[in-house]
Amino acid sequence: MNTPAFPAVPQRLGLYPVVDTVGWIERLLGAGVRTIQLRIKDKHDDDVEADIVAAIKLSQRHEARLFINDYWRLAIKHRAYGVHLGQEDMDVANLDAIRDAGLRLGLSTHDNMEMDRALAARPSYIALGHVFPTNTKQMPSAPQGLTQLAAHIKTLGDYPTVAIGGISIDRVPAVLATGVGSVAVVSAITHAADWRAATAQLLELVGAGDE
Ligand SMILES: Cc1ncc(COP(=O)(O)OP(=O)(O)O)c(N)n1
Ligand SMILES: Cc1nc(C(=O)O)sc1CCOP(=O)(O)O
Ligand SMILES: [Mg+2]
Repeated sequence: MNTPAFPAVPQRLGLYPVVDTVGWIERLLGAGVRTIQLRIKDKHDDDVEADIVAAIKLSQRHEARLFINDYWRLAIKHRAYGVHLGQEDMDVANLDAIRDAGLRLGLSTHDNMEMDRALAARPSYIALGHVFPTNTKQMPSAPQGLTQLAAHIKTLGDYPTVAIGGISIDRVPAVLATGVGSVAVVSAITHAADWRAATAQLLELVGAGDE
């Protein structure tokens, strides 16, 4: 039997900040961000549940698309917009349960093999990383660079795509020129001297995503 597809997301998810606190979620939704991820690493479900509930409530109030990284059971339990998972997570997460609950799914990829594996699961979007060197996360692979990113975007056609990894404001125009539908950033916002100005500039360049 064919694998059923996950629910669709807009083809262009726009600016996509990836943040680790409810405070950042609140600030960025207030600043006009409409696609966002809560990425809290390596905690027990019990220790993150309250934050996940609070983040989901904020996203609903702002009519925003909130993806929960890693904690797929809590995302289902509290009806988040979506879940973001990595390749290793795919081995342990119950993808059928995520799909049956109506949640969208984003999957990380870093090369052709991971892309094929991700596409077989028919996720809502494919994330492609890391485009440039990043200090935010230790990466086992080399950065894929703009040429490889552009080739992947071409292969994926109309599939919703997200670029991530080392994307600073000055690199955004070149990233967008590949045709990618969304730009995910951590440090370009959270380490900016003026996060409001950085977010406004990024929203101007990337947009908040399609409705
Ligand atoms: C939009 C987006 N793309 C990639 C990632 C990385 O996810 P993952 O491979 O699960 O690694 P961790 O973020 O869990 O360290 C992401 N979070 N978001
Ligand atoms: C969380 C994450 N995942 C990546 C991937 O390639 O899968 S790169 C990354 C960190 C992105 O942070 P920054 O915007 O500060 O470089
Ligand atoms: Mg993960």
